[in-house]
Amino acid sequence: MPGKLLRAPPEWGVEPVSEDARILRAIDFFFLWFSLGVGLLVLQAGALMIPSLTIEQALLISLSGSILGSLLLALAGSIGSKYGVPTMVSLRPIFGTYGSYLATILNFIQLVGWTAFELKVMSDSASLIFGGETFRILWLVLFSFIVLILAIGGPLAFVRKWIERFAVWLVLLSTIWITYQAFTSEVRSQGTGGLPLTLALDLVIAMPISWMPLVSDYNRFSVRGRSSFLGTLVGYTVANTWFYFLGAILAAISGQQFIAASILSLYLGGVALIAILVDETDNAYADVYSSAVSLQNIFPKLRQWKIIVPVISISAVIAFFVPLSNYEWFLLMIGASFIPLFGVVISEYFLVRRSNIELGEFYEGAPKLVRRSIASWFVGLLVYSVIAVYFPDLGASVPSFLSSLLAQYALGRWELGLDRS
Ligand SMILES: O=c1cc[nH]c(=O)[nH]1
Repeated sequence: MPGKLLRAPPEWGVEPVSEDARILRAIDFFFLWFSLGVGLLVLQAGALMIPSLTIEQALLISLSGSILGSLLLALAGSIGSKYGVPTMVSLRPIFGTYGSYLATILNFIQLVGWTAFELKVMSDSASLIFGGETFRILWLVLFSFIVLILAIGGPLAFVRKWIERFAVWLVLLSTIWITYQAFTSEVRSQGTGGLPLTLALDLVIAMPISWMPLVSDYNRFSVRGRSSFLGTLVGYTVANTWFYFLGAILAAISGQQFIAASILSLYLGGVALIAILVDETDNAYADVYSSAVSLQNIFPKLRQWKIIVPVISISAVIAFFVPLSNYEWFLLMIGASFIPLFGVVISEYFLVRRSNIELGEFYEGAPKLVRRSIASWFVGLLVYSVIAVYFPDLGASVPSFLSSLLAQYALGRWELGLDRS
């Protein structure tokens, strides 16, 4: 139709991304994952380490948890980059189609949760700057609308037009300003104890792990199989370390629980906070977009906007009613579900199958259900739960990851051995 003003962007669903859309290079992934790694919710998570840890302990944990978690994130993303498939589809050869549906449902729930927390932290922070409690609902509606526009634009426009041209530079400038002030202020908290280092590590690792079920939804647009790995690893490690540590320092100098209030107490803090809020929208975008891509793993014909609109609406309602104090619990639940899941993925893909999967195994050749993978996932879940309940001081992330990885390796080798005999 001539004169059609609004043209819908192309929609990439469950099929492999075509060659002409595989345009993102390592530097694009650096910007993308740096931008997704920064945010108010990351600062807020960093603040949870204070007052229990000292600043030196907070730095050590932020750095080690970020390196470890980002390495797993980049590894998981390299599967999507190689085959051009989104994350939930990348699970089909490993868990079977029905197994991947189970992961999809869990991921969908976490993404509605993330969208709600993102909308909440943005509207609460904005109402601190302008309008107070009475304006909170207006801010909530405005941010929901901005996220809707971004989500309808699709992932390529989002990376190339929104992040690289605009959002990341704003947030970089404001974060340098906040960091300068934080480092030149007096730290009041000296570490009261009460949070074991291993548990703090769980809190840091949970953040990159929470992106693992989304990673290939973006990394499938990679020019080459390997170009996403380095950009993702470096971009996310830098951002996650910086923001967890900065969140801890801000809490230690201000003594405030809500991170936006800490930023506002700094000189020109309001301006810096506005810049961070602009960049925060990209996290909510990613949550909403991936909720649609994930659900298409089960309902491939469902148009993305039909998922995006209800997800934003439901999340906005949750954001209005649910307090931010549920955030720590939410982070630990994500760790419990997805750390063992990706222990299985890494083990099966890199160790058992040695990166050797045919493209058809993601589609018509996919098994229905791979029982050994579900069993290994369950082993890791059990280990996480037992440690979290009975031995919390041990920290559950690393033991849970290793137990599902080893279980999958042992069961996989055993089955391959049986196949050969
Ligand atoms: O918004 C966010 C933040 C961290 N991880 C997510 O998956 N989404």
